[in-house]
Amino acid sequence: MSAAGIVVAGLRKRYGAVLALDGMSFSVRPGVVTGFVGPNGAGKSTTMRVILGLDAVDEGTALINGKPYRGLRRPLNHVGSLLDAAALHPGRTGRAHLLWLARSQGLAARRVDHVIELVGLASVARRRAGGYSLGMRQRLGIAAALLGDPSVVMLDEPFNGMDPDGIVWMRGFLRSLAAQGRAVLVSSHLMSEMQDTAGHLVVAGRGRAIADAAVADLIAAASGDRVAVRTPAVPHARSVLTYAGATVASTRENDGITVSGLPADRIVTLLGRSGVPFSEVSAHRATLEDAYLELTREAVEFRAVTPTEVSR
Ligand SMILES: Nc1ncnc2c1ncn2[C@@H]1O[C@H](COP(=O)(O)OP(=O)(O)OP(=O)(O)O)[C@@H](O)[C@H]1O
Repeated sequence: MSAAGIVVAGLRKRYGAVLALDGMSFSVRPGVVTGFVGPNGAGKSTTMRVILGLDAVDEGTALINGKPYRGLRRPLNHVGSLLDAAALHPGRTGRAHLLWLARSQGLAARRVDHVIELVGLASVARRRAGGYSLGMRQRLGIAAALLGDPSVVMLDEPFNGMDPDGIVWMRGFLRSLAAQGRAVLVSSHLMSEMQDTAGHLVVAGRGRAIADAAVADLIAAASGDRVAVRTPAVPHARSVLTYAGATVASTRENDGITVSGLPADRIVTLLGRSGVPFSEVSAHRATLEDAYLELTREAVEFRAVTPTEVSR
């Protein structure tokens, strides 16, 4: 396997009584946005801090481009990260903040204006960062992460505080970073953003990766093979489809059935060929949120009791 990107293997970390990481393992490949999701307390931020060498682990390894963070020569040319967008000097302008970072980290100052352009902050770069909105701080944090032109980018909750225009920009921006061949790890609680942005998803739960798969595969698995059919001739449709090997279930509507075992296009062909009228044949498509809720049902640290549980 190629060493490029991030590889974490068997991370274990205990804070007193809390086992924050319990065998966390996954890899983040170049060229793909990998979403890092999971309930509160699942261990996402701890994992990111461990990858950056900010936290020590009890067991396991975290490698960036094949080396632990501390073993990287010029680490900021390998990995750029944004863990906390609030961490900046409020009295400095955005540009001065980046210049200060570049100088103190030994990075080329000529990159500063380039990254300001990249994140769309040119018009406000000479304003004090203390007056920036959270969305602008996120952009400034991402500019800082890109100063060293790293091949690995790691962002904790970058959609936080972004307005709708900012969210659209962020989705495209993350995808473009991956398209340039970078390995991109992005944590988020927003499944709709992950569905549109990430190609791959690592789902954390109770300190380990409980799923590690392509977003398309997770959605396909949660969608099942159910197809909804609406027809005024339910008995006829039922016999045609059952004969072809499908399993047919009734729905609450008189003119509806749910079919499994046959793809939607085959159902359309079979019904058409047999002269069965129908007004709708649609494959059920789950959202990433459906898939996520199913996967994490057992791993949620704090869960509200439902009204039926209260009344018991
Ligand atoms: N410095 C610390 N001291 C004590 N416990 C900690 C510390 N950092 C994290 N933890 C605990 O470790 C567990 C994992 O926390 P972590 O912040 O990594 O989760 P997370 O997945 O990032 O959560 P969130 O989605 O809320 O950001 C939690 O139970 C948390 O309370």
